[in-house]
Amino acid sequence: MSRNHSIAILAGDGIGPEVMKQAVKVLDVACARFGFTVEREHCLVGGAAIDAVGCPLPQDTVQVCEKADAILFGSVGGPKWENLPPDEQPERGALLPIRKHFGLFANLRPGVCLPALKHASPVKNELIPNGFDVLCVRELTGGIYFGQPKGRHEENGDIVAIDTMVYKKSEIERICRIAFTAAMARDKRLVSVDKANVLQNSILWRETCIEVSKDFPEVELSHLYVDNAAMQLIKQPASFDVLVTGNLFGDILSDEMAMISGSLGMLPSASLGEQNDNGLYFGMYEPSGGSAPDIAGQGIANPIAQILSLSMLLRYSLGENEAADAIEAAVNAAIDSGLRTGDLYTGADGETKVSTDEMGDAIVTALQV
Ligand SMILES: NC(=O)C1=CN([C@@H]2O[C@H](COP(=O)(O)OP(=O)(O)OC[C@H]3O[C@@H](n4cnc5c(N)ncnc54)[C@H](O)[C@@H]3O)[C@@H](O)[C@H]2O)C=CC1
Ligand SMILES: CC(C)CC(=O)C(=O)O
Ligand SMILES: [Mg+2]
Repeated sequence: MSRNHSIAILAGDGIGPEVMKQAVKVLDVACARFGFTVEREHCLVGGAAIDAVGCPLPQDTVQVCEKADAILFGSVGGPKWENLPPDEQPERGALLPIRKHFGLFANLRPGVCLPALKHASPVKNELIPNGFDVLCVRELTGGIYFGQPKGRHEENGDIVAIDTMVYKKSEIERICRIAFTAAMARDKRLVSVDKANVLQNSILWRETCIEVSKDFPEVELSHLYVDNAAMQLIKQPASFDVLVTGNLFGDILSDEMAMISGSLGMLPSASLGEQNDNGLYFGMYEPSGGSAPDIAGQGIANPIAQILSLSMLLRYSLGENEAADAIEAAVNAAIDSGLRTGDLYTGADGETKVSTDEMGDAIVTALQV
């Protein structure tokens, strides 16, 4: 298999370019150490693209992504663009269309609280005696974010807003298969999250998940309503192994999982399509959080979610597993040495508060060893 790869880099808005700079430094070192090449093309996306060329997803960007092996994405959006018509905003005009265009239906979000970060987690440490390690498998190209009709209109002097939640059985089945397969490689426990006491979508979701479970008899399947799941994640975080859920619920629960892990700045993600013949995927890799306008431009954002997203890209799209493992080890080493960006810093003994750049440099140094 060729070890000359190519990726599209879409840094986007807010902290996107700041944390992307760190991931690119890490990529340079990974290439040198493990003897492969990654051609990179930087493209406009989101608010940055609106400002430069007037639209959030320029055709040039799509074309570069189509030719690449994978997309490394930062984040898009921010107050500057939130009064544009919804379809022209960075999120609905770029991020969601990229996910749909490339058929990236499987969003993997590994929430892991590293042992050294246990006290940065807002949950009581006795609830995560052996840490927190949960994989959220979120359906990404269906559900209420994409269903039609969508919009607003006037009716009898009032204003009506409509979003439609639609799931086809085939869409539920394929994401459940991904989740069961992931569970087989882990602790073989899967919780499916829905709202089957209210929603037709969720009734179909639950039925389908049970059908798929017949092909994975070793996996212990259970079901939670989403409100209870949000509560149980806080009450007994260590009881979870893999979660599978729809687009909206996965969006919300994965932020909660990130916080249990210590910070939203720790949670990477892979958005994958179908597996190709060589066992790899075309995918887009991005932090689970957004553009964090409240801290953008200050050089204090945590770059780890972006760097771990790069590691997922190397593993799932390029097959560079050794480099992916080494990046994860380098992140752990930087955290073990006590370095903390502001979001993780608690003031405990042995912690040193560092900038985005300093955290990136520490991970680069650990990777060079
Ligand atoms: N994939 C994407 O591009 C996403 C974009 N967004 C967009 O981002 C913008 C801001 O959204 P918010 O709701 O504020 O969510 P957000 O995820 O950007 O920020 C939520 C909180 O987490 C913190 N945070 C996030 N990432 C961090 C990091 N790496 N290091 C340290 N702290 C971090 C932020 O400072 C903020 O306090 C909006 O325009 C939203 O639509 C939101 C989520 C995903
Ligand atoms: C525009 C949103 C759907 C992005 C988001 O919050 C996410 O994917 O987690
Ligand atoms: Mg989200």
